[in-house]
Amino acid sequence: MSTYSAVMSDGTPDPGRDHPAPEPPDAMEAPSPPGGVARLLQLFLGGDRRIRIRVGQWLVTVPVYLGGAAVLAMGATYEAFSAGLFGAWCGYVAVVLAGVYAALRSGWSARFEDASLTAAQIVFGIVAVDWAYAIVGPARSVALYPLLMAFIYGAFSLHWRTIAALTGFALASLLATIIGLNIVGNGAVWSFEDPGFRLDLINAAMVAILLPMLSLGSMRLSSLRLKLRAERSALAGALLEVQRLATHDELTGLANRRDMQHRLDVELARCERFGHPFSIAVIDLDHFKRINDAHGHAGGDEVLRTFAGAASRTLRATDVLGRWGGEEFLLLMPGTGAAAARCSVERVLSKVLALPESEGPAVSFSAGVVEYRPGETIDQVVARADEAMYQAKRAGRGQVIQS
Ligand SMILES: Nc1nc2c(ncn2[C@@H]2O[C@H](COP(=O)(O)OP(=O)(O)OP(=O)(O)O)[C@@H](O)[C@H]2O)c(=O)[nH]1
Repeated sequence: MSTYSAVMSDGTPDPGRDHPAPEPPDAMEAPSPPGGVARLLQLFLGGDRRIRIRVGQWLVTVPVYLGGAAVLAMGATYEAFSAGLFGAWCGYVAVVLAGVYAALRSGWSARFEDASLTAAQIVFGIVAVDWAYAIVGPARSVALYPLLMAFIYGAFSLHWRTIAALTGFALASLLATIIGLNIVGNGAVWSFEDPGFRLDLINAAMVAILLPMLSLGSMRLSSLRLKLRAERSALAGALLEVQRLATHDELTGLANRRDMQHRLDVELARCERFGHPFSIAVIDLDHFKRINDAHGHAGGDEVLRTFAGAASRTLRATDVLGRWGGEEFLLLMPGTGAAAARCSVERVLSKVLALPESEGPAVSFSAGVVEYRPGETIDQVVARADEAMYQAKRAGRGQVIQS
């Protein structure tokens, strides 16, 4: 009887997750070579963590089948039914156990959403229960116990719809078994006087009441689990969004002032530690007020976005352009001396000046470029770049001044 199924960490695909969580370090994959028993265990369970979990869950069903076999063996010993029937049941269970093990251990089951084959194992288990019920004779009530266990464990991994379908299958197949049993084994007496028929009726009634109740509990647990998963995924998404908002400028998508401050601090520390040069540029769009006045605030916003896109495409991947405020931008150029930095900014200026009319209103900028001098604070470097940018404005705008 299949009584154990996947829990949330069973390695089945998690629809709530965009990216699978990193797998924890694995004791079985530790570098030290495993001993004899450990090697056998590894051979049996597999090296892959997910496969090991699935095979481990399958393993829990084995004692339940063995227990069922023991009860049936007792019945066969006391000749309640033939050894042939018992042998056939054992053969079915052996084939099911071996087949499921092979499917899990080989990784073949991973192609299914229910990679632990939980639902399939429960169906096989229901068939085993019905079969045992049909052959075990007067003690047949005992055969029904594992049925309840299957549905408890199913709750940990199955969708409530699957649990509902399995409940329907379990009830229908038990009813069919009881009807068949009374036709074949009892000559279709259908009399309350008959103790066998009474027992079947009681069993059918008990299962018909208990199983749906139990399944309702399982379904509730399952829907709670799905809700929890959806909430966890929404929370992770919200966290990502908060992180993005905290470091990015909404309008242009560039790094925001806070993120630029942080990057400047990091670059300064790196420069002091390794002695790499770095330069910055303060870039201010020219006569931006006029653009706003002529094209409206939305038109001005579009110009800011166009500038950000054109500049980002022109710069090196290691350069970081951020929005410093309003129509002012700050460019961080790690590992770049003043002369090369100035060339980069002039390249951006040429690109911006050459933007086609279709990209929006024409725009230029004035920029001040400086290289970090050891011992300076970030505020001091930015102030020097600011001063150079104002020089460029005073000199007629649309130019880059290196200081
Ligand atoms: N559309 C839009 N305009 C902005 C934004 N932030 C600041 N501005 C405008 O940018 C303009 C900046 O004007 P000023 O500081 O006078 O500078 P300017 O017109 O660019 O002139 P110079 O810098 O001297 O060349 C102001 O009109 C601001 O309202 C924004 O996010 N969107």
